[in-house]
Amino acid sequence: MTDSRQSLRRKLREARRALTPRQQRDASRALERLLGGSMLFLRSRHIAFYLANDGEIDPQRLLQKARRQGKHCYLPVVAGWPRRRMQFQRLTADTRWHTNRFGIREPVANPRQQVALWRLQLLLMPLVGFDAQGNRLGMGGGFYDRALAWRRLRRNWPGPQLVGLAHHCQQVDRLPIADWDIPADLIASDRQLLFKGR
Ligand SMILES: Nc1nc2c(c(=O)[nH]1)N(C=O)[C@@H](CNc1ccc(C(=O)N[C@@H](CCC(=O)O)C(=O)O)cc1)CN2
Ligand SMILES: Nc1ncnc2c1ncn2[C@@H]1O[C@H](COP(=O)(O)OP(=O)(O)OP(=O)(O)O)[C@@H](O)[C@H]1O
Repeated sequence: MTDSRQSLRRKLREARRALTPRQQRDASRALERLLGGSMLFLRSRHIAFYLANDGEIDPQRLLQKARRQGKHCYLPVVAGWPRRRMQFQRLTADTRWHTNRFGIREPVANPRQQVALWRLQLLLMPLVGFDAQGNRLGMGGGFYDRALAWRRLRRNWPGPQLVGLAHHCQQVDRLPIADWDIPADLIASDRQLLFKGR
């Protein structure tokens, strides 16, 4: 593993952006089958998603499935203050939308629909890269790491199962790990569900 985090990020982002619309659609369907059919997904009632951007594997079909099943669905909101914080906001019939400073669609912030992270049962996180140990590489903003920082203090925290989503082509042998990194409990790709420590 000689690549630095930055060059690895660039390389893996290029790889996912190079996927064709057809490959993206197939991956999204495979993900829906694999994760959407798992007990973890079926028994979770409060789930945070994301809206795919920059070639990310698209959890839109899972989101629709969850809504049909009457689950409560949430999206990350980075707008507003403090700038490095990320909130999770529930989607409702009257959610209004805007484009955030990273060019990603997100709900207009409404604190009344935002919940503490520990209320979620499943947190789906967009990954730039991952390894078989569950280590994750994100966009580099540290938004998820910061939101999850308190999990490091607690072995048995009451918070959500952390599920990183990525295309199969985003797997690497070993990611360089930083002190603050919070690994995923499970990585779900279009090929497999990879449980940590198995
Ligand atoms: N779909 C999706 N939603 C998400 C994330 C994500 O990774 N994917 N986030 C995960 O954290 C949060 C937003 N964080 C982000 C952090 C950096 C960049 C980014 O594109 N950085 C640019 C340059 C920064 C800029 O434009 O100012 C880059 O690195 O090229 C995007 C999102 C919340 N929502
Ligand atoms: N718990 C934390 N407290 C303060 N800063 C943090 C914390 N976690 C990460 N950071 C900061 O966030 C920045 C980005 O971290 P990193 O490169 O690991 O992002 P990432 O893993 O790609 O992002 P993400 O966690 O959003 O997926 C780092 O510069 C780090 O200093």
